Amino acid sequence: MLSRAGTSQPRWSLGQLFFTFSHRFSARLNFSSISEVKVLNHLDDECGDFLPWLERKAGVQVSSKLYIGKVSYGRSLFASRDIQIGDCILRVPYSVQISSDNLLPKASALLDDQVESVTKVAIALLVEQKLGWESEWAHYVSCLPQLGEMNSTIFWSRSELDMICQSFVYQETIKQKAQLEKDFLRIKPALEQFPHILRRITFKDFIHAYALVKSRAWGSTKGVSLIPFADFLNHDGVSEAIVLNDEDKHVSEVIADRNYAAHEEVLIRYGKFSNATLLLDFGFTLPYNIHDQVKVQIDIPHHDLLRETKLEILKKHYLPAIEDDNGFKTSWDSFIINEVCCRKREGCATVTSCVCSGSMLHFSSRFK
Ligand SMILES: C[S@@+](CC[C@H](N)C(=O)[O-])C[C@H]1O[C@@H](n2cnc3c(N)ncnc32)[C@H](O)[C@@H]1O
Repeated sequence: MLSRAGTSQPRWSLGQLFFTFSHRFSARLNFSSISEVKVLNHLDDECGDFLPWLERKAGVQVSSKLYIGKVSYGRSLFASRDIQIGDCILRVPYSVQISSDNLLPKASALLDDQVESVTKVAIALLVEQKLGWESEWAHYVSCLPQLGEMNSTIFWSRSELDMICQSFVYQETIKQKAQLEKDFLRIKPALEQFPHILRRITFKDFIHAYALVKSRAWGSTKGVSLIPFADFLNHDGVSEAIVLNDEDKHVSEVIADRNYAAHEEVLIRYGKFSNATLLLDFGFTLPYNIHDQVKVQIDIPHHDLLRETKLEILKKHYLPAIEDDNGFKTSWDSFIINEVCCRKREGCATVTSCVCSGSMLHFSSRFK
């Protein structure tokens, strides 16, 4: 999920993977370098009436500065004219956002407390998808990526996943899939109460809706919300622009963090996400990701004669668990390396610095 949106008022409101890959795999894996992205840039005909529709629904102007276009990785927002740093480029009222409040009250009552917010919004979206053109959200739903266009790792085939089986992303993907299967069984009885809308709902339908929400909803005080139009913005890890929530005015907005010339692609930062998180939740990675990090799990085999001593040292040096933007948690047998990679614009130097705590270095030297 995208980070919790920031507040426009002073109140709160939202590894690099090293593996080889086949030709097919490289097509599936969306390696993205903002400077190398192919901007198709033409107006997106299929979504041409999307903004006027949203503004009619909201009863206010949402943006006079952006239009929907296409890049090699789907839809994107472009400057319709010159934008100055500090300009508000879009403002989406809460009334045209989709949250768990949009769930049919009868369906909501049937879902227990264990059903997480993302799943509830996914069900609300599923209902709208199944209603087709009868849905009041049809203009929005029809512009969302289809199942075959989703690249988050839960959609990878067995053989594709095998290629990353040594990684944290692999473990998380397997965990996420198992959890989704459980969630689907948990919510199915509630869905079956609405056979006229949700007939023949499959697990694939469910994970499609779930992945859409996970890759394009922001956290807020009331859980998570899909923010139509803002969710066509793509990610740049170094951008300072984020989605802000104004809880008094009940709007989400984005302020430009730099000047843009007309027809330039406008990017924001979803969060300070590592490549592992980007791949897991969004289906792409960045080649030079300043927020990249790797979780290293220390596996001490049972036959290791020094097992007890090593366990003792690990526990002694264990740092309190902290959860970051990536949801990475340390535990006594793991640590996180933040890797900062950047390529100088002039010349071709690559600066890589690994930052890890003294105790972690101590571990690695002891375990050599
Ligand atoms: C919030 S949506 C952005 C709009 C999306 N491109 C579309 O076509 O609707 C997030 C998705 O956009 C794509 N995306 C966003 N930023 C990207 C980037 N820098 N490189 C590659 N894909 C990106 C990924 O597929 C991601 O899951």
